[in-house]
Amino acid sequence: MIAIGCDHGGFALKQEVIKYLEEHKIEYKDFGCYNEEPCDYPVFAKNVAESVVNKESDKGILICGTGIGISIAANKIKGIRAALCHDCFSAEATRLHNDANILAMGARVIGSGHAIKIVDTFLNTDFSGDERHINRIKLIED
Ligand SMILES: O=C(CO)[C@H](O)[C@H](O)[C@H](O)COP(=O)(O)O
Repeated sequence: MIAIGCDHGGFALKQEVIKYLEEHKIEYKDFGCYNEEPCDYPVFAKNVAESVVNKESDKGILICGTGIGISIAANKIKGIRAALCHDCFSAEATRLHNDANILAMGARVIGSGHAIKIVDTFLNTDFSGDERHINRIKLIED
């Protein structure tokens, strides 16, 4: 299960990502927002992050204008490792090295074609499981 959320700045891109998830038969839960009326990204970051931490969802995707505010907010929730990625190299690296559990993106920064490739990379890359990375993640948690 993928938890997905956005603010008004990320709404249009969220709909594109949902299209990708549906085409790939990936189960998701849409935490909103549901239109382009101005709203507050921390609300959606919290709801998606809690769904991941509570293990209702395996991973999360958060989108705002830049991806910055929504990733800052998500990373306040213990157990969340939200990674702001605007390229596939980073999306792959953050899964391999950081076992990131939320992907954040900025809809005002990248186009939807590129964003979908980033989502695809993030969802299809497993954590490496290397001891050095496990140790570093534990240090973050501590
Ligand atoms: O948090 C952000 C900036 O880091 C996001 O990009 C928001 O989507 C943005 O701040 C929203 O801005 P707006 O002027 O209220 O549309």
